[in-house]
Order: sequence, then structure tokens, then C-alpha cells
Amino acid sequence: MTNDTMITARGLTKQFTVKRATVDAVTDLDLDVATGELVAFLGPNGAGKSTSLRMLTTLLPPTRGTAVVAGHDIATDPAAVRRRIGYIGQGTSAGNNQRVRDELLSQGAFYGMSRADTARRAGELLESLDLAPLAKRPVLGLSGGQKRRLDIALGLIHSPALLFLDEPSTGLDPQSRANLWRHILDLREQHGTTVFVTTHYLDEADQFAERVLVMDHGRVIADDTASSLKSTLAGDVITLGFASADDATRARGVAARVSNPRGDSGKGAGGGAGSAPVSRRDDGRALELVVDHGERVLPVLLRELDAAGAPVVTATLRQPTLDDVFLALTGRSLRDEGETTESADAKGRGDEVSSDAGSTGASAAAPTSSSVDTRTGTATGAPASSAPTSSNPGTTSSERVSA
Ligand SMILES: Nc1ncnc2c1ncn2[C@@H]1O[C@H](COP(=O)(O)OP(=O)(O)OP(=O)(O)O)[C@@H](O)[C@H]1O
Repeated sequence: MTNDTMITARGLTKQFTVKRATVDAVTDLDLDVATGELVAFLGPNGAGKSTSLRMLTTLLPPTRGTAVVAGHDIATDPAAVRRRIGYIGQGTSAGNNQRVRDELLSQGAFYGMSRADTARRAGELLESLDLAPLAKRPVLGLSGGQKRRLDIALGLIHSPALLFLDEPSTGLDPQSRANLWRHILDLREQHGTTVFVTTHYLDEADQFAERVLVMDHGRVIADDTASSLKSTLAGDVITLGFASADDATRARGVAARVSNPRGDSGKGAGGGAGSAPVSRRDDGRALELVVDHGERVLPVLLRELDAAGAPVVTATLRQPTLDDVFLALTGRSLRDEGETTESADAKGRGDEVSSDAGSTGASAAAPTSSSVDTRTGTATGAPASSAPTSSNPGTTSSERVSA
């Protein structure tokens, strides 16, 4: 690991044992995150995002594998890792009756900071996170968005080089989400903090992250910039509407020939660039195609379909979304993924879990849920049921054109 590398993980794996059955939460995670990068970890419920974060933040010992985080080995020097990182887990850490500023001062004291340093830093963070007017308000009275901003301030009080955020905007309305992200980006700009964030929100990963890791079933299945992922995997999406199902049927052959002159086979359900058209409308009067250079293909399609007696009634061309990427990779839409029974089940039974197979002993306080005491950076093992479930509300990126 060089000075330019903030996280290196090799073969990081976590298995849980639930009622004698093995749950492969994370399998062979290899990761290199450069200093200053903003990386988004994207995936459906139960993909293994939080477990990965909890291993990297020393809250959960891996079953096997190694990681060096902020210059220190998670297994042999977890305390040093914790000193250098901030971790903001799911659910709010700020839930007591202390005033906002006092909460920050206590947090600084827990990190062993001097009073003067803590006061200075608290003042800076209150300003930069727009919390100054709320400094004397009890934490309990804050709104969800204000609490999340306070969480971030608490995670940053000791000026960590690396900030882990586990679904920071889940449950916030779109305006609060946008506001929160503005703060995260500002802080990063000002302090060069490396940010590693998990999210369900495709639009967030798309807009804000320099790099997107897509995780599914405990494995990283893609790792690139959002735009590269979209251009290499998804192409452009064209949706054509027809007056009748007969027209749509006639159009399929023409569309396949025009959009896929090479005759490539499709890649997965979403189709890669050059895939055969896929009808996604129940009434059969629409075709959705994923093609290279949609802006060039669309006019040709319109002409050819007209000539073939299958005139197009409506046409849309859109850039692919990360959901198209996920669909192409897995055959499933990330949007459609709800809280899986398995995921909800296992989390709800955290107390029945025999923790981990083959623990490295890195953390004596390995939690059975995602709850963390941010004051000490150690796990508290609060009931998992108190963690909010993510139902992906308010996702705003363009919708799939399918019914
Ligand atoms: N303490 C635990 N005991 C047993 N299984 C667990 C435990 N924590 C997580 N799991 C299981 O490990 C898998 C990965 O869970 P994890 O929470 O890491 O996923 P996630 O991608 O963060 O999901 P979410 O987006 O819902 O937070 C899931 O199958 C989950 O049920």
C-alpha cells in the first residue's frame, strides 16, 4: 500500500452461521481505493455492502482475507484504523437529549482530542454542515436530514482521512438527500477526505461517485466509473411505440437487422450493445432496444420501419442508467429488488447468529447487527430491527420505459 492508497483488501470474506446454515455474506472482496476517491458501493438488499463496510471498519472480523485501511491492518492494528477513519452506520447515532454542539464536544473528548481542538473543529463542522443555527437545540428535536448531517459531523470530528457512510440518505426526502450530498462533496473538496459510501440510490452513485462498485450476492460484479459502466455494458436505450401489436411484431425483425447488423447475440436480459430488441410492454405494442450509438440508429430505424409498413407512433432515446447496467449484469432490475426474505430474516435473527466462522479476532466487539457507537467507533450490537430498512423511496433517475 502506498500513500496514494487508502484501502487495500484481498480476498475479504465473511460467512455467518445461521441455525447451522452458512450465509456467504461477502466472498473474496478485492479492493483498491485511492486517497481522495469517492467510491459508491451499489447493490440490492442483502448484497453484502454493509458487511463489507463493517469488516473494513474493524467492526466485524473477516472469516478470511486481509485489508489495510488508512495505512493499518484491520486484523493486527484495528485501533489505529479506527483512529484514522470515520464511520457513519445505518440509523442515526444522534438520538439523545444533548444539545447539538455538546454532542460534538463529547465526541471529540471520546477521541481524546483537546478541548480547544474539539471546540475549533466543532465550530468548523457546524458551519460547514449548516448546523450552526441548531447548535443549541437538543438532538432529539432535529429533523431526519439534520440528524444525518449531525451524524456526518460526529464522524468527522477527529478529521479522519477516510469516511465510511452506510446508506447516508436512506429515508430522507429528495431535497434533504440533495442537501446532504452537497455537504459531503463540499467536505471532500475542502479536506480531500476519501469517501466510501453504500447506497441503493442509482442516481446518487451515478451523479456523485467517481467510481461505482456493483455488488450482488456477496461479490463485486463490476467496478468502474458510472459512465464507463454504462457505455460498455448498456449502450443506448431506444423505445418505440406502435399503433398495434401487429405493427410491433412486424417491426421486430426490421429493428433487429438495423440495430444489430453484426448479428451479435444479446448480453443478459438487459441486452448489451447490439442486442436483439426486447419487448417489455404487456400489450406488445412497444419495443425496447439497447444499441450502440442510439442517436445514429434511431433515424435509420424510423425510416426503415416506415418503409416496412410498421410506422413508429412514439419514440424515445435515453442514456442508460446504472439500473440497465445491473440488469445487463444480473438479468434483474435493481429497482425491482425489495428487502429479500433471506436478508430480512437473517438480520432479524441477529441474536441467533453464531457470529462468524473462522474469526481473526480483530474485534472483540463484533456486532450481530449494524449498530455502532460512533463515540468509540466500536460496535454496540443494538437490535438489528432498529435499523431502518431501505425501500428505495424517492429514486429520481430516469425510469425504465417498460411497463
Ligand atoms: N449478523 C448477521 N447474521 C447473519 N446473517 C447476516 C448478518 N448480517 C448480515 N447477514 C446476511 O449477510 C448478507 C449480506 O448482508 P448485508 O447487510 O451486508 O447486505 P447489504 O448489501 O448491506 O444489504 P442492505 O442494503 O439491506 O443493508 C445478507 O444475506 C444478510 O442477511
